[in-house]
Amino acid sequence: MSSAALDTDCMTLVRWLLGEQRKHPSATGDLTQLMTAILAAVKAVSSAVRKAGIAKLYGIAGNTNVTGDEVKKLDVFANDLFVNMLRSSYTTSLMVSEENEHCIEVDTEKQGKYIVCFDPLDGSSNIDCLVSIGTIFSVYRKISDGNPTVRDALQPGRSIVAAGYALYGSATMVVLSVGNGVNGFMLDPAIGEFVLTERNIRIKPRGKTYSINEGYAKFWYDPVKDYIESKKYPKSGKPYGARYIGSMVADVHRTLMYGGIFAYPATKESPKGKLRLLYECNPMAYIMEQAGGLATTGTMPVLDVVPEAIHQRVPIFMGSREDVEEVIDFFKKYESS
Ligand SMILES: O=P(O)(O)OC[C@H]1O[C@](O)(COP(=O)(O)O)[C@@H](O)[C@@H]1O
Ligand SMILES: [Mg+2]
Ligand SMILES: [Mg+2]
Ligand SMILES: [Mg+2]
Repeated sequence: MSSAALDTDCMTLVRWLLGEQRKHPSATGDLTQLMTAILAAVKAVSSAVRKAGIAKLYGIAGNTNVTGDEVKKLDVFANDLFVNMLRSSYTTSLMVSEENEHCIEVDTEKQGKYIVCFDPLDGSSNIDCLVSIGTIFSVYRKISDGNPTVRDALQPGRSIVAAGYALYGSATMVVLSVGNGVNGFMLDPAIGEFVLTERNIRIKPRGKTYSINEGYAKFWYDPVKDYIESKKYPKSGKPYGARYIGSMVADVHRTLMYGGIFAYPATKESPKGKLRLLYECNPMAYIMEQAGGLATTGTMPVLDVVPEAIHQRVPIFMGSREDVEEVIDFFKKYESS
């Protein structure tokens, strides 16, 4: 190997965050500290996913969570990691996790100024067949005085301070935004560091792919039915291709990198959709908007939804700006007819 292949000045995620911190003279470094905790958990999950010994983490834990999902062993492992790392980071007061029915309050002496919402392991149904899975997180500022309350967790996505996801795919990558664009950091397993590889990610204004669970077409409402029909049988030009992995992180990451649209709509069976606002839709919508794309419920931007419950679900359509605008037009057409 030539020495030119070895970067002696690589931009690690923590180095990058320290640079961002410097741009805000009043910054305390707490966000960098919080991210360090998240990255430790991501590395541990990534290692568990890659290890042959993962067999021990295959299968179900034996219970269902508050939104009715069958909990897998890896869900529990990842959740414990994120809760423990954040709890001991001295940066967080309150956490919301898919796997915990109620908000998790950090012991008073360890509390910090942030609130973190997360889906510790996304794509649970794909664990045992080795298809890509992920982690999703968002960070808010605590808004109440004194002890944190659920009100701190029920902030709209517009108030997000930082959000991102980890994708445990053919490689492990963290995609992150702290409010000024989106960057991607690949885990270099040789040095155990996340290295900046995708600088200032921008989504194409229009794509050629739609991503939706078409098995539920029978239960779709008319705007969704008509929109997908228009992609499959366009009046002019080529039909869109279809891609659906069934792990939100993987489907959204592909949409971000290649363009197009990802959707989990409301259906007659699940009138609010499936994906959960606080720890699935909002962080992903934030990343999409920061990359120049859009995320809508069909009738309003996802980030403007005011949450009423921590495990609330919302319908979501996200991706390339022009593709999402088209969906919004289909909804408007039905609204006015
Ligand atoms: O099987 P469906 O109904 O298409 O649902 C797929 C969706 O469910 C999820 O797996 C739910 O996430 P969890 O695995 O975190 O519960 C998403 O990742 C994915 O987009
Ligand atoms: Mg689940
Ligand atoms: Mg999920
Ligand atoms: Mg999950």
